[in-house]
Amino acid sequence: MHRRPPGSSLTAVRDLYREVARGATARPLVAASWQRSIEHDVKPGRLEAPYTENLNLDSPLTRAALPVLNALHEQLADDPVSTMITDRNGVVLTRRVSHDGLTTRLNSVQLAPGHVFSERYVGTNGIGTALASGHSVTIAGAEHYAEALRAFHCAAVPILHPIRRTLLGAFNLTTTRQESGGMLMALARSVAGQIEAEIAALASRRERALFQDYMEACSSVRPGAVLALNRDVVMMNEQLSAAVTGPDLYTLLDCAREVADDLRFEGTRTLALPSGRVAELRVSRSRREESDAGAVFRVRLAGRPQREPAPAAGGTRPGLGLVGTSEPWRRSVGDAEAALLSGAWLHLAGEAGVGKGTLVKALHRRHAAGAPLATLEPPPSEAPSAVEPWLRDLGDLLDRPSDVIVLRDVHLLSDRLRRRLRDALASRDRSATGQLIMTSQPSMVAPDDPLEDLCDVSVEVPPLRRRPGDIEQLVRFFLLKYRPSGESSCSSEALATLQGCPWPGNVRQLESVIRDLARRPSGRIIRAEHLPPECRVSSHKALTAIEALERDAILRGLLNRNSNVQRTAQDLGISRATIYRKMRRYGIVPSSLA
Ligand SMILES: Nc1ncnc2c1ncn2[C@@H]1O[C@H](COP(=O)(O)OP(=O)(O)OP(=O)(O)O)[C@@H](O)[C@H]1O
Repeated sequence: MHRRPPGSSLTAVRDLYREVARGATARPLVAASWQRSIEHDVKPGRLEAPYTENLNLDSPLTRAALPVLNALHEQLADDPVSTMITDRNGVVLTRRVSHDGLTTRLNSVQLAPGHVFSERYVGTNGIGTALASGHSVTIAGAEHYAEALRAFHCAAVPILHPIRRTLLGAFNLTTTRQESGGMLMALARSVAGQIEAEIAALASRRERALFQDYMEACSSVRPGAVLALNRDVVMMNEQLSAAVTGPDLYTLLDCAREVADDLRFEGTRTLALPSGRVAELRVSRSRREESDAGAVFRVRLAGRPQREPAPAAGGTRPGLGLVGTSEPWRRSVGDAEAALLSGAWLHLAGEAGVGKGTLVKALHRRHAAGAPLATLEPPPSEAPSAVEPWLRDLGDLLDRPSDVIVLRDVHLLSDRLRRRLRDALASRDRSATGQLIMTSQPSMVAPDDPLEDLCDVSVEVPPLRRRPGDIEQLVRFFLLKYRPSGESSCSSEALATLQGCPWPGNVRQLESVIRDLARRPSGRIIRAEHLPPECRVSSHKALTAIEALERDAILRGLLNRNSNVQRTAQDLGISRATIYRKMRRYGIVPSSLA
């Protein structure tokens, strides 16, 4: 983990940390959180919770939580207690408080919707520490890392998906009362439990609705091949499972998932399958009680399977379905392909959104489609209760020699867990073990990383800014994908702007920009002035998701205020010095926005 050299203010914080850690009532969870806050270089004397406007209030978490919060709010009446829901990144999604004094105090410390209260920005606090540790926590008064928060007492409980057990966010109670620690936590746990139960009830209603629509489609007069899915469930009838198998099935499922996620898509999607056949998917949405339960597809197949194309000598093979012909991209595809074919263990490094997952799926489809491909995310926390089952799951997956296992985002594992993993994997008999592919973000894994030695081959997937030559093809590909009628194109000026962008979110970010542009109500040609603010920055620094949100909030603010920095800073509730610092950091030049 990145550590800063000690400075005078840091020394003061360390002293304070020692006090907190050694105090008679100091708790290990709080001490560990202070340690992380120091490592994140959070300044205790300056509270800066970044702000974002784009809150997702239409998620299963918020749909389940809002009625529970509203009912609780009525009961709490004028008590100086505030209730909040955050997403998994610590962004406050919604807050309930009716006590005027408390409202003012919470606003003065930015504990309000849109602000990010992760430990990374704010240091030890109920929300951030619950999310980082995966445990319910109370953070009382001086246990807060930021001085401005030390008048508050918080109890926060992580909220997990009831089936997948992945982290969705947190429920947090904040008060200025001194005495309420145990009671506060009991209440927080009970409310979080109600929210999780409501999420489970919503999921089961959703699954029942999807099943009903699927059965209706299957029992219609001429049913044919039918598929129904949402993020948790896939159902298909016999006609489909007999007619589509192997790579064709994986491609069909990928496309169906994408369509199911695109809530606005209605109608028919035509898809070329790897075998050379064409599938036509007629989509109907499954909706109940105003919410989306998934999608049902009637599938029609046309054409005959063709023979596989012969492998090309070196470089990328045609027919992988990957867009891009630039030299760095082709080299990484070729190297990864050679590694997969030789059965080597592969470390695939690349910034977020460069296409690591897409590349693995394409290669697997082409070369190992008969073998299952399993993907394992890092454990939700490093507590033994999360790590032990995770290691067991990995062991079980590796026990199947014909499988390909993708261990995603190994940079998120602590040094300790990385060493444990290395020891566990190094002792395995490779001939009786599945093929392992690890992915990571390059700047976050040192060359002497313990896991690096385990892999036989290491391939870096280049960031999009290092292959601007691929942008034109990707734009065309995404325009066709999101406007299949093919009536959109990009002016040369807009294309040049896109080619000059830093693309910190890489192909994923380009795809999302083109998707939004393709959905514009009118206009065949995309011109430079149609491009969103994020395409008008010149910094080549890779940003985290939260930083990107912050950057976009600043860009939008500047656009609204005709590039007036002072007024934008006021709108965002940050100082002039802070906005200038952030603009420098994000490469924002206000004159380019005018
Ligand atoms: N060469 C490509 N051709 C077509 N689409 C691509 C290509 N590369 C990436 N994409 C698209 O970009 C998005 C991001 O790609 P992907 O999820 O594979 O990135 P990643 O490197 O695995 O990211 P992360 O590590 O953040 O999960 C996907 O929607 C994918 O479809």
